[in-house]
Amino acid sequence: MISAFTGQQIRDAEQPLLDAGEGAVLMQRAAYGLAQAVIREVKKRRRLAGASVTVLAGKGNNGGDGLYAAAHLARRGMRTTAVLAADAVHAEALAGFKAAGGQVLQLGPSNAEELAVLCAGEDVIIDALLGTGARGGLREASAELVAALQELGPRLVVACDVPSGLDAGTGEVHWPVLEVDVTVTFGGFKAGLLTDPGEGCAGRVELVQIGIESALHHQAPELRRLSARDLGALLPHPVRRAHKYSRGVLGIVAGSSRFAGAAVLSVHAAALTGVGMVRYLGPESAARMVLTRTPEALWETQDPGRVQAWVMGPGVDGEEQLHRAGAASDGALRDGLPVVVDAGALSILPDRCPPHWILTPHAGELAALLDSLPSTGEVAVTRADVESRPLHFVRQAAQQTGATVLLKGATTLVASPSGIVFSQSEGTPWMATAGSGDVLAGVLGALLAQAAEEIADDDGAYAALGLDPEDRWAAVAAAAASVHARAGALASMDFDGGPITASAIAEAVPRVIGSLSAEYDRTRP
Ligand SMILES: NC(=O)C1=CN([C@@H]2O[C@H](COP(=O)(O)OP(=O)(O)OC[C@H]3O[C@@H](n4cnc5c(N)ncnc54)[C@H](O)[C@@H]3O)[C@@H](O)[C@H]2O)[C@@H](O)CC1
Ligand SMILES: Nc1ncnc2c1ncn2[C@@H]1O[C@H](COP(=O)(O)OP(=O)(O)O)[C@@H](O)[C@H]1O
Ligand SMILES: [K+]
Repeated sequence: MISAFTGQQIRDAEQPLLDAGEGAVLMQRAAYGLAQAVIREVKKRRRLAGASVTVLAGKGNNGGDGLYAAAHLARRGMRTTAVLAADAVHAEALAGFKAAGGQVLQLGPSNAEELAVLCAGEDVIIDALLGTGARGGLREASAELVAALQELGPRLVVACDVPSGLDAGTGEVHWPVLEVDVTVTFGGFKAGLLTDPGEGCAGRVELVQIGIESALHHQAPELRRLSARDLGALLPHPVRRAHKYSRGVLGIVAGSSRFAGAAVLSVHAAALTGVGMVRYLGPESAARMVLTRTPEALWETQDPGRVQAWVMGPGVDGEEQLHRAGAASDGALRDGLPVVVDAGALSILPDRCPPHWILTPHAGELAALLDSLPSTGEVAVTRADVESRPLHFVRQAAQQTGATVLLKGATTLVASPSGIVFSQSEGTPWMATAGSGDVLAGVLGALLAQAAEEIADDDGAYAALGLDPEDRWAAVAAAAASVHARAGALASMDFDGGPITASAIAEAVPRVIGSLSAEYDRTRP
């Protein structure tokens, strides 16, 4: 599992080493790691000797890292320039940079545009304006320079620790921000690099160890991300004595005469995620289509038999289906069953949900949900609010509803009511297509129906993540988001990175589960 931290947590972990006079050593390690990453990137594109690099250096230690890194690059034969964004920058680092033969330019009130043009012609830019010590975004000439440079389109940008203007703890972004190709981050992942909008500016993130990692183990991560290995351990491993009832039965209330496709997609996706059986509840017109695509499913016209989990909401519209969802929801509350509440069913939540209920809104639905809660306050939350502060709002929704909340997006966040948050981002923008969310609901429902025993097992794979039982539901939801995203990426790769349908995402799910499990079995000690 990848753990990510706030800027303050990273600084707290650094503090004992700074107190012991090790600050310069930490900075040298960071700078060396940054320089190595720049060298790797440049070499992918051209010969290193003679390539040009400009470091944009701010007044703090982030600028210091950038200047020391540029000094390394000068010694490797690159043509190096530093644009100083403050009158006083890190003095030793600047001296080191000059001694290595670097050229220095001063950013002032009147030369931002001119310097932007110069930077745009460089082979690589290092963004070392602001790091974890930033308060707010770039100001004045620095903001002007970055806005102009972004407009011109630099060839290659590498961020030092974080893209400047990004809040390291929350991922909230103060524009302008230079969109970077690679972020080289030090000591530990910053939470702001694993949640949008920050993740969308950060490019590929590389972690450089600087010697504070053991101190970080004592901190509770701000964000967690499941790795392929974690998924391999968490995903169901059917045993020889399994039968269809022991493998998990999932009830699905989805679709309507108007939105029958949502039922087809969620049922089919659930079946492809390896659940023992799917019981479908909905109108005959939708049921016919469901059974045509997935003859394995059962259409329940009366009270359904026992299930281990429910999905309710995809494509649900109108009195009749809302009534079925309401009845299923009452039964699930009574029996303590896990439930995926999606789309149409988000409007019929009980006053307080348990953590094993997983709400799956996109940003617009989350804004509407928060507005419907009595405790949210006077000012309406909009979709744009959620998009600019997803981490804040997903946590708020989980706390206020009591449910686990999965907020869909390019990066999907899952918050447990306790405050623990997972972030997964393995998909492709081609997944922003109608029906993609219905597939996710089916995948998640199927994993919930299969995970019940494993979640309760204190020696099981979920407990091994170090999570309290109430937070393990968030891990199942994160696993589902990751499987869904990986399936989308894999389906797109089948077409050389081309477009995909929601159906294609579902069809790729068995291959994702198969390869994750096989890789896990192959490398297990
Ligand atoms: N603490 C350490 O020993 C280490 C720190 N490291 C680097 O140091 C960085 C943190 O350094 P700092 O704490 O100096 O912080 P920054 O380098 O982020 O800079 C903060 C400085 O800029 C000013 N400032 C804050 N917000 C501003 C804004 N919006 N516009 C203009 N100026 C602003 C502050 O007054 C402060 O002087 C990390 O991101 C990392 O790159 C690494 O070298 C590893 C070791
Ligand atoms: N830009 C993107 N990159 C990757 N995945 C995305 C992107 N946009 C949306 N997704 C994913 O696609 C799915 C869309 O779900 P949703 O908005 O409910 O669509 P629908 O209601 O049409 O099914 C979610 O799982 C979401 O995480
Ligand atoms: K930076």
